Amino acid sequence: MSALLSVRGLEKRYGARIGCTGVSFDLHPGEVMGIVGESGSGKSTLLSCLAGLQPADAGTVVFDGRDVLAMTEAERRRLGRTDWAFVHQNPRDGLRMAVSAGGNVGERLMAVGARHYGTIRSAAEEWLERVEIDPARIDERPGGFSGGMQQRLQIARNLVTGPRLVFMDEPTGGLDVSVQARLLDLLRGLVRRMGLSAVIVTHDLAVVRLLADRLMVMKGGHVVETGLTDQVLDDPQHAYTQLLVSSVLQVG
Ligand SMILES: Nc1ncnc2c1ncn2[C@@H]1O[C@H](COP(=O)(O)OP(=O)(O)OP(=O)(O)O)[C@@H](O)[C@H]1O
Repeated sequence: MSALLSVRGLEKRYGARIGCTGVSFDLHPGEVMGIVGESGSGKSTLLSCLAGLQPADAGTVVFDGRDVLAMTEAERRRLGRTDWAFVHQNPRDGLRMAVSAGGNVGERLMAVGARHYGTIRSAAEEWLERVEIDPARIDERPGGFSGGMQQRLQIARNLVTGPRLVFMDEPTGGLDVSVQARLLDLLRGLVRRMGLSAVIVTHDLAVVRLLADRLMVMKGGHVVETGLTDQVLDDPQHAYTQLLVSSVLQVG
């Protein structure tokens, strides 16, 4: 099976400082890749370069045979509205706060060609239910929702079109522990049922344990260890991963 996303020698520098360097991996359809590491290890830099949100300095990112880094801004934006989805840590970065909950979900459907109002509204209702938001609140704006609800709405907005690749940046970050657990459970159900392909950045090993098939451990912008999630977490080879797993390091 050919890779959905193929990354080779990706590098991003901020002046003399390394954001990330020498990152190479293949992501296959239906696979979830977790990226973990302490604060400043380069996780967010890597994710934003992969998703074309900021330009890389070297390397290649190929999605479904297309060179992402060579695309025009318009082509990349189109990809972002259709085949790709991006779940931000802060739901406010991924939602349109002035638009109703139903509008937030429906808008993505319209971007891929849906035109019939009734169909769009019923798809939005169905997705609100799937992410455990009362569909009766479809006409409310997300500003009145709790943090957990906003995050679930952001997930609905991103998944409604059945994207081929989902990027997630700390999807459970910034939420209360009990809310995190529920969201994680919901995400796991969606990932499994939809057979999603995803790249998930997190400092929380519980998130990757539940969601990721494979894991990449980053330190100082470099990938120090990679492998199947259970293998890496149960039998870490690199000293840094051993520290992460034993929770000696405060990650964030
Ligand atoms: N816009 C920027 N300008 C300059 N340096 C940056 C910028 N963004 C990130 N860096 C630097 O690049 C390195 C990697 O940072 P990055 O934010 O990618 O790490 P991270 O693992 O995502 O951390 P966190 O979990 O805190 O978000 C750090 O040394 C950071 O200081």
